[in-house]
Amino acid sequence: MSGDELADALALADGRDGTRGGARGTAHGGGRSGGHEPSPDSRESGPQGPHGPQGSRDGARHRDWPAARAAAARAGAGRRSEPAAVPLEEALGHRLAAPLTALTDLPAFDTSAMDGWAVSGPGPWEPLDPEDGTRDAGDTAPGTADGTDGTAPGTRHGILAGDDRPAPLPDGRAVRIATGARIPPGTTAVLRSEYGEVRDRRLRANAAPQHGADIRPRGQECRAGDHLLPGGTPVTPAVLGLAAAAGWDELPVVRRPRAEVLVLGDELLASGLPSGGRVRDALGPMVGPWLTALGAEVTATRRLGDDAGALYAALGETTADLVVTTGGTASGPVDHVHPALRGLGAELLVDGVRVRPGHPMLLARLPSGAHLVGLPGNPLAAVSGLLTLAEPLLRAATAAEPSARPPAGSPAGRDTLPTAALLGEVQGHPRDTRLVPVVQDGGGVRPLRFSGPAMLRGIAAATALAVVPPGGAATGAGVHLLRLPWA
Ligand SMILES: Nc1nc2c(c(=O)[nH]1)N[C@H]1C(S)=C(S)[C@@H](COP(=O)(O)OP(=O)(O)OC[C@H]3O[C@@H](n4cnc5c(N)ncnc54)[C@H](O)[C@@H]3O)O[C@H]1N2
Ligand code: MOO
Repeated sequence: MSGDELADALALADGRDGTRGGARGTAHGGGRSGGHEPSPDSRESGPQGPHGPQGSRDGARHRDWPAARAAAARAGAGRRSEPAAVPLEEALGHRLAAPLTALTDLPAFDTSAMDGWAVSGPGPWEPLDPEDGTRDAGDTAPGTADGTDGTAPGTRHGILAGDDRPAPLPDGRAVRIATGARIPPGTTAVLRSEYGEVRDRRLRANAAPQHGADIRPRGQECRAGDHLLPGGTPVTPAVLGLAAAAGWDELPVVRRPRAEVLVLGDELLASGLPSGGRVRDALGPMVGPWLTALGAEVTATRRLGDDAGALYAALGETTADLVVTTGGTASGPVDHVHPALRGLGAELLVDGVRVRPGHPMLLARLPSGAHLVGLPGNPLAAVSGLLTLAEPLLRAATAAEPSARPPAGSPAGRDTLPTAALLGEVQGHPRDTRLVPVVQDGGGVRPLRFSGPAMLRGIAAATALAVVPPGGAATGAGVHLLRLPWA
């Protein structure tokens, strides 16, 4: 037994404890799921599976589901790129390699929250600008903006955002101030322009402002050194804005792995209605965006038909970190994935998984070092492969801290999956894990109809896939959930 196999056996033991406890099914007969009559398709992944209770000829080389996820996580951890500092404008979509700390207090200085007057002490107040109240606040008299007429600097327009170090405000005085401007020392409050009026060289408030009113104190949002976001956070537009406000020019990020999608199958149509025995390609439009949601940078989605040579060439030439194929994983006459991998001398890390749907899924390492996830062609089986193999691989590859890598020889990639109570019984497979589309409903999850391997109708309405252990799960049983990235 190799180190990896031993690790997987340990992970499997953990998975049994973690994913299967208390969820033994009491379902008998009928293949009922969520209280609905099963469709013929859902029986394919029902209690007998397509090969009956004895399992498939491939069963021996197939991995248990937790062990397959652990192997994928290890593969991803091995390809985590070193953190790199990139300019803000290039950081979008990557993950923070370290916690985002504030490089400054925010606000960096006491700031006016409103346009109005900075006032000192109780009113009425005498404006610093002798002409305040004799003209509109926004008036700018040409030639006087710099205060060269003898008025104190900053008094004609008041204090503007961007002005540095305004002079102290003496008790009983007021000065016009703009939103975002620095508060002069001695200020006790900001009086909004609509709350005050200057008459006879006196500023009067129609209601006395409370001490500190409309002043944003320095450090209100954060102090320099505060942790704003944890490492591993995806860099979104809002994160870019926060990072800029907090003083960052470059961000340390773990770059997204580059992924390429190869869609296999001569029967696939890129547009229009199914016709002449051909069907629409449902995976081309789905897999790339799904990988993006899982943290990959998808460089291309290519349809290769059932051309063995084109597949061989594409795998040999790829510059991606991760190649994801769809279809062609089984042993039909035009299922070219295994032969291409053999021909290239690729290493099969996972060759089939004891999971329904999707058991022919596979994970390999190409001679170039790229990983390949082979998704089965049945569309829900492909989703199962995405969440069983691609998700743990990408999560580990984009983890913020190397310490998050599963150490070799340990129960690697052990999941900490959320759990929820099933609001309907789900019949299990005798030996395989089932992944069943469910929708959150109050505190529980309701199994959805149309969950056959060839169907997307259930998953398109789902918020998660429930992990149903071998044997099934009764109503009320707690099951683990694989959340969908957008739910
Ligand atoms: N003798 C056996 N036959 C099959 C087994 C088996 O164990 N023994 N497993 C079945 C299961 S389960 C699955 S899943 C599929 C996996 O097969 P492939 O990965 O080789 O997929 P294909 O044969 O290429 O296609 C299967 C099915 O899916 C449709 N498909 C493929 N790609 C797409 C796409 N992009 N969009 C929409 N539909 C797609 C394809 O037309 C087929 O109907 O093998 C079973 N057979
Ligand atoms: O049932 Mo297959 O497992 O559709 O992948």
